[in-house]
Amino acid sequence: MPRLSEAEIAEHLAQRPDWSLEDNEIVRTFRLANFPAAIAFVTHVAFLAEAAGHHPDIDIRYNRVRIALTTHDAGGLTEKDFALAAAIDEMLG
Ligand SMILES: C[C@H](O)[C@H](O)[C@H]1CNC2=NC(N)=NC(=O)C2=N1
Repeated sequence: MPRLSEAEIAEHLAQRPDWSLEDNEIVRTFRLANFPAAIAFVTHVAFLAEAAGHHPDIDIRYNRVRIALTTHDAGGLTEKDFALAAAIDEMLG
């Protein structure tokens, strides 16, 4: 899976307004109702990730969940990252 060019990253980011670029990652922070809701959300993300064979870095702090996506094997962003970001966004409706 090839790394995306800067232009390709910019195109994808335009489709994913809730995600921001931080170095070689795309990041979104979600605020849930409380800690159990945050854990439930992460469980849903885990199933999406497992289905995709692509796994985010996840940071849970009480009711906030920070999801960071990058493709470690490629050393940067690939289509896989934006596909998983889209799946997470769609899961939320
Ligand atoms: C063998 C296995 O498919 C790879 O190690 C996958 C698993 N999940 C992964 N997830 C992420 N985020 N980056 C990877 O490079 C990656 N590689």
